[in-house]
Amino acid sequence: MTDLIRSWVETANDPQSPFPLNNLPFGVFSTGDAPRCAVAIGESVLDLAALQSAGSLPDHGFDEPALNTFMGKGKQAWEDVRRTLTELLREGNETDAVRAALHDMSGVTMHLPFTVAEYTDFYAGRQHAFNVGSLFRDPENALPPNWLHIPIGYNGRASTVVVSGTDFHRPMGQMKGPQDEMPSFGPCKRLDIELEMGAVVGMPSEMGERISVDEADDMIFGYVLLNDWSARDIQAWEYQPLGPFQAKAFATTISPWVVTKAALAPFRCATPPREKELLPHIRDTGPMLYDIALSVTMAAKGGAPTEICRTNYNTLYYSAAQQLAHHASSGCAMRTGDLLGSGTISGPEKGMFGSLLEMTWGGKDPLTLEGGQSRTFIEDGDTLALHGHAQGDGYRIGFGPCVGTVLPARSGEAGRS
Ligand SMILES: O=C(O)/C=C/C(=O)CC(=O)CC(=O)O
Ligand SMILES: [Ca+2]
Ligand SMILES: [Mg+2]
Repeated sequence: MTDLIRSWVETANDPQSPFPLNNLPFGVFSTGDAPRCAVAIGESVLDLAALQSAGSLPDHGFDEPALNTFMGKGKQAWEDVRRTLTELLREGNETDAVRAALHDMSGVTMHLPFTVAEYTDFYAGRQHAFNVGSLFRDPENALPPNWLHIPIGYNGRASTVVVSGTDFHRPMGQMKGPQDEMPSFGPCKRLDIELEMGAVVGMPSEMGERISVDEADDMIFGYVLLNDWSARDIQAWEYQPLGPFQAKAFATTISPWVVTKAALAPFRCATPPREKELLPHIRDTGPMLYDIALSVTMAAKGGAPTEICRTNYNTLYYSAAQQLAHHASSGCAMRTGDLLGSGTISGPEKGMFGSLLEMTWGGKDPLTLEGGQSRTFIEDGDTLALHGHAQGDGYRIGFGPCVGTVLPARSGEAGRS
């Protein structure tokens, strides 16, 4: 395990800081002016557009309002920039020019860090797949027969991926309960979260080109926290036979900082033993999951947050590299800025489940929040937050917040005016 790399930015040396020099996650920020690229360091953001125009960094489009140009440059460019920034910020190397490019994090606005090309959501949590199969279908055959052979996924919507802190209205939709004669259209009543990690594709692949698991791993630029907000009543009615559609198309929240694969390298770990041997195109070639502690908090309007889940990214059955290799296996082109949701990360025990559907077992077993309010699903005004970090020896690699507050449904007549 590597040690803390000390920085002249003092707040980066605090063992509790999510953003020590070992991390250097990339994001997009503004201070009332044009959004541009940055890295987080301690309690500051470092303006990479300023360093680029001063000639301290090559032109990788850091003056643009998205990381896509830099992400598309590939592994060598990512490594070179990381090495340069590490030296510029290392203890003893302070300069006026770099100090002038620092902004206090509390005073900046964070934006979506990259333009999301396409969004695919997988289903790699064995316990989640088992739980949802039990609740939605048949407890006797909860795990679908294909599940141990391929990373199952569906194509989601890039258009409604938002950065942490973006509030949204409760979705409207069509639903039909088992006792109802006819479906009805109205505000979702079973609004839920899904605790996931998102893998961000940096290097693209061509249509018709197949990629190995190792090549797929090299294409991944980094990881974010991801909340795949889900409308369970809409989902239960619409999802067969083609999968989730409107139930997951209204909002997907990601954390503002993309944590690079390089920062996470000391925390790599293996997928669990294979229950069925995988076919060669997605077979494991090395440790490609990560030991990342994850938790979820829920707060009623004006109330204190209550921790409702604690789990780890290392409980997944498939890595993002396996999912990406599988995604391209038919000849599907992958693009810079593609976002791959891991699937809901539910650990093997209660208290480790990554959705309210599972925590409350279909709404039968309510949770009690700080202050005494009880919840099955999300109510208007509730704030849900995902948290994640990898714990090193005397430092941690954090992701920043992944938060959203649910506003009341816009339940009037449809129409733009
Ligand atoms: O089993 C189902 O019918 C659906 C489960 C999900 O909610 C799909 C999903 O978003 C995948 C995941 O996050 O693991
Ligand atoms: Ca999901
Ligand atoms: Mg340019």
